[in-house]
Amino acid sequence: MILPLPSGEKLSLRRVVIKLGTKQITDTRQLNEENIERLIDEVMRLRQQGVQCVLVVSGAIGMARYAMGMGEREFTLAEKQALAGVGQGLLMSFFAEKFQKRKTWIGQVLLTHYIFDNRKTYLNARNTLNTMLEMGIIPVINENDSVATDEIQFGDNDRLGAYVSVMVGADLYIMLTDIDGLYAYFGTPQQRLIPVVRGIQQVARYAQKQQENFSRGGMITKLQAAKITTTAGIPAVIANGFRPGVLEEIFGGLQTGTIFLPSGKTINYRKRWISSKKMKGKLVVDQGAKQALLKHKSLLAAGIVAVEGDFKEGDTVLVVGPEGEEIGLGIVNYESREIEKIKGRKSEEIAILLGKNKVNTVIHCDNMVLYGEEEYGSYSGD
Ligand SMILES: Nc1ncnc2c1ncn2[C@@H]1O[C@H](COP(=O)(O)OP(=O)(O)O)[C@@H](O)[C@H]1O
Ligand SMILES: N[C@@H](CCC(=O)OP(=O)(O)O)C(=O)O
Repeated sequence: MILPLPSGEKLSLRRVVIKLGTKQITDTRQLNEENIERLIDEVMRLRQQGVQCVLVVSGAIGMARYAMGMGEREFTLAEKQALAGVGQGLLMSFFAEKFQKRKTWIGQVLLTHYIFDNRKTYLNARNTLNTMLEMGIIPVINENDSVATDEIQFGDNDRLGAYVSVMVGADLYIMLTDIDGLYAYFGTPQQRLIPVVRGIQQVARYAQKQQENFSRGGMITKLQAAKITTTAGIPAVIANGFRPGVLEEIFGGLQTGTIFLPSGKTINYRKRWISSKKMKGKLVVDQGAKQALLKHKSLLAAGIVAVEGDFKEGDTVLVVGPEGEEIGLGIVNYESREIEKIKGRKSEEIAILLGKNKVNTVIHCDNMVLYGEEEYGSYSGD
């Protein structure tokens, strides 16, 4: 299937990730069964046209509130984790029954940040998803809320879906929600839909957080999600899942929702993994180091001016320039306390300062993902 993009390019669609927000499933007082049936029919039609679909389905907590008749009251985190355990089972049996009627199997995959941080579990999860798709099974993904503590939590499925899109090498990431897309001046008489976004920075100010208790993302996390996928070369769409025919409109190239276009570049598998790891800290670099990084050189201690956070060797950190501008993400060869000691110093001094010999790159260029600057990479190899 070929999708004409507003940029004039044509996108070949073999694999897509579609995220259904909590509000697609329930408002906690009723189940949106008719709408879900319609969306499932649209997914089935995509599959008939040869498009592999991965679903990211929110709503475990909302489903439990609906089923247990708990309505709108506030819950603690521990209570929400308990409710997720109830709702996830209900959610899956609900979807399994709908898909089985259409002679299609779905497979539950519950993920947390921990799975993405660790290269072994990341590759395992990726293999499982790829195998399911090859077997014609539709993966239905949610966060494993019942076990996710702050440390390993995504907290919203917008970003989880984005990381899954990067993991499975999707051609497009679609976030279906209860609104037509991203609005400028949302909630004012001047509000207007933004059809195409070419740089998240220009629209970030329009996003507002969602206040509701059971639907966690709001527009802020949808924009963060779009940044994750577009950095990896994957366009993202926010569209209204209550609009009949919405998937057909998107796949037919008709203007609906908001589409976020990537810089036109894509990144190799290893760098995709790096961009999926949780950031554990921050390095501020000087102008010279910034220029070197943008030319795909490694980061040396001499160019580092400040360290934030407490991180270990092998963790992922955000690298920012002198004005706080985000340059990219990288895996560090030193822990934060070591970088404190060697920042601004020449590589030859490291052994004396730390009392041991280590590689002289703080971040090797192969372990660095630059925002919007990456070269086309091959999709082969890990
Ligand atoms: N700039 C904006 N444009 C559109 N919607 C916005 C904007 N800022 C905040 N929102 C809110 O984001 C909501 C969608 O996010 P959310 O409630 O998390 O949905 P979902 O459960 O589908 O993920 C909309 O209903 C709207 O109230
Ligand atoms: N994982 C949670 C959903 C959290 C979430 O991101 O919700 P939403 O903003 O509606 O996509 C659940 O299943 O209840």
